[in-house]
Amino acid sequence: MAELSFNGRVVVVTGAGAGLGKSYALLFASRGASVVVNDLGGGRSGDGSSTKAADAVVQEIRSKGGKAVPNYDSVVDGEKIIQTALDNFGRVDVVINNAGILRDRSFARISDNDWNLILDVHLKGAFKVSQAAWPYFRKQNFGRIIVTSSCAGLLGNFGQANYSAAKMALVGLSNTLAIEGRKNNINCNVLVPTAASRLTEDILPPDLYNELKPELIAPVVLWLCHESCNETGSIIESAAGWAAKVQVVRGAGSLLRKSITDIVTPEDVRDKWSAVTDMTNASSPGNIQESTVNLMIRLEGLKNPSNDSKFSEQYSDVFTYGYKEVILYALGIGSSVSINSDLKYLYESHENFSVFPTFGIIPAVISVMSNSAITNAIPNKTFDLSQVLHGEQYLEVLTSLPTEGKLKTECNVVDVLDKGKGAVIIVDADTYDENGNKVLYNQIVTFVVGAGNFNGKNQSTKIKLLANQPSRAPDYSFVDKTLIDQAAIYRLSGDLNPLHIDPNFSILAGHKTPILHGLCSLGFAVRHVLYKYANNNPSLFKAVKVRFTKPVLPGQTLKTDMWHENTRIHFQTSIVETKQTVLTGGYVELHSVQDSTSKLHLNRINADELNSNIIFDGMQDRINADPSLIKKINGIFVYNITKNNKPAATWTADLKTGKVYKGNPKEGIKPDTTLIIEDDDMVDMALGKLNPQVAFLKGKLKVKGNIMLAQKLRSLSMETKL
Ligand SMILES: CCCCCCC[C@@H](O)CC(=O)SCCNC(=O)CCNC(=O)[C@H](O)C(C)(C)COP(=O)(O)OP(=O)(O)OC[C@H]1O[C@@H](n2cnc3c(N)ncnc32)[C@H](O)[C@@H]1OP(=O)(O)O
Repeated sequence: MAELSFNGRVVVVTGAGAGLGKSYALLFASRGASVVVNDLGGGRSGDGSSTKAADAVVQEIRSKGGKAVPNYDSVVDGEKIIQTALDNFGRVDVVINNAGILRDRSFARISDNDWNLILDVHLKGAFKVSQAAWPYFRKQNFGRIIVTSSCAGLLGNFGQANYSAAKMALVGLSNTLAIEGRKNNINCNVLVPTAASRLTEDILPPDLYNELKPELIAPVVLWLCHESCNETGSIIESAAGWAAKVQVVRGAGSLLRKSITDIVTPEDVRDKWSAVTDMTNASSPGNIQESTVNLMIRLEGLKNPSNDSKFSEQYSDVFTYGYKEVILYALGIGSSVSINSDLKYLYESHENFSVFPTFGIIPAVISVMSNSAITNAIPNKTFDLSQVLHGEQYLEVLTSLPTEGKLKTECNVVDVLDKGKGAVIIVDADTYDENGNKVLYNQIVTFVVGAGNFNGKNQSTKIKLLANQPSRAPDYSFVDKTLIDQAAIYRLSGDLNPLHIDPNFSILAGHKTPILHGLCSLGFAVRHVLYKYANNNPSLFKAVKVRFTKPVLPGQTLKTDMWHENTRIHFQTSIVETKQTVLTGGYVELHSVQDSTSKLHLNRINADELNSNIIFDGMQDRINADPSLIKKINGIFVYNITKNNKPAATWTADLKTGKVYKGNPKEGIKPDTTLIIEDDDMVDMALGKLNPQVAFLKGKLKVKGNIMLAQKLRSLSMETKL
């Protein structure tokens, strides 16, 4: 690999007359940088001044053929130091805030002067020099800043209250500069060196002091300042040829009250103290947003005690359900009374009241979310709900579920995969009924964003495989619009993750708006498959597998493409509005296929929708419809089509029977003129691929595509049949 070069770069090193600063200056110069060697030349307490120290270093650099100029200003006059760089070299690329002095006193004896001087040199000095360079960094879209902290700041040290305060303040300064500089390629890091220098010569034991050569730390600084290093906002500790990243960590903590309406008493704090201070699952919030997410998760848990986000105790392995849970779930996945055959999932007194088969995922998910083995599954990493995305799902229904019952689920992490940008956790969940019979098998695959790179394996033999879809065009497609409130309904079935409802939380988790539950989209797709290939009969369902490839937003329209291969129906689902594929590699395994090709269902039509969304243009036969002519008469939609501005025909959709006729109900419907809509054409028209057109075939009125319906399919659910 090429040597790290600083040719053409201009580096300002403060306090470069001796010790670490000198070491940095020499190494930068040896790698081609032009160096401003700043040193006030004072004593280690900040008294006096001299040009000697800086001059000597400049001399040494020049004698080796390097480029350097001295500067003798105090760091609190930062602009003068930067001006020296500009005057001599025309630019500035790197600022190393290294200058420092000591005024060690026990806390009781620190004078105002001791305090101010230390804060001035360390903190204000770093502020002034860095701020003077900042506009140049921004303009050239490059800059590197190092601030120098100390273990005395991170950990405290007797007799150094002023110095410790300044050193820790520098960490805060660096953290924020890293954030503000990010968009201009300005990196800022904290160095925590332990080196032999005049600040440490009488503090460190002699044996150790001799090993702590500044030259062993300077390479760390050079790397952090190189254009190829992306590290920013970090604290790097280095000494004696060793370096490590240091982080501020936070324990998992504990709620101090049970609900949002409770107050917190000192006794509550006392009683929870061991949990508050338990650092077993400590993690480092990467930024203030992550930290806030954690708080919001806690708050969410308080608002609804059944929703403690860290998948807490409130979730349970035992799942008791009745008709309300069954119906709520069906509503959550878009079952509708507008589809006659869906009524059995929605009405507890229906003669065939049934559980929609994918309801069988719910006990497993609730159990998995409560299982700490899963939240602790990734070695040395903890994560929170904002990182968790549902990745894949497999469900096998071994015995159809009754409409009420009590189920017990056992779940196990069977593999954890390292995918670099994320970790994949594979969990098997077996669900048993009250007699101990296994009724469901689920495999839940979770993608944990940002939790990879733990040197784990990349593939698993235990994961249920996705299917390869046939390469031919789909045999059938079903278009279905989700409600804007879809996630709000679905979550009530048990997955109360705020990602799906809370706009602030979703932004913090990296999404512009709340996203739909993967399992909700899965429910939609399985519904589509059952309508077409199982006559909507839940007992024909055996298993489903799918991958969630992209998030879906509530309100988007889903199109499920299906391929029939024996008892396996392959499917893939995309978003009509964006054309993005969201469910891939999917299949539903059926006990047997019942291809239902005899009915036309129109769902969720209403007059307002019809009136507001119809746009006709570019049609072959210049057939136009006037939306204002759409009327609802006796529960039946009637719409007129005009040709060349003259009434051409009246079409009628009877939502009860799902039939569409030519004719006005007032004048009497003529059933012999049934409108026929070809499945494929309908879908194509819904997607805007095909211009609506009317065709008369084989002597009887057969309409290939209906203008109104085609246009409306953008926002309607429908099942089309010959
Ligand atoms: C304990 C909790 C229990 C579970 C409960 C879940 C709680 C719910 O509230 C959460 C939800 O419902 S979230 C909503 C549904 N899910 C989604 O919207 C996720 C959509 N998928 C994505 O965005 C991307 O696939 C994404 C971001 C996941 C990955 O995309 P990329 O980063 O672009 O990854 P890519 O480069 O394509 O692939 C990298 C490697 O990862 C594998 N992979 C990709 N997508 C995966 C997925 N969905 N599931 C599993 N593995 C996946 C790839 O195969 C690849 O691996 P390899 O390099 O070995 O080929």
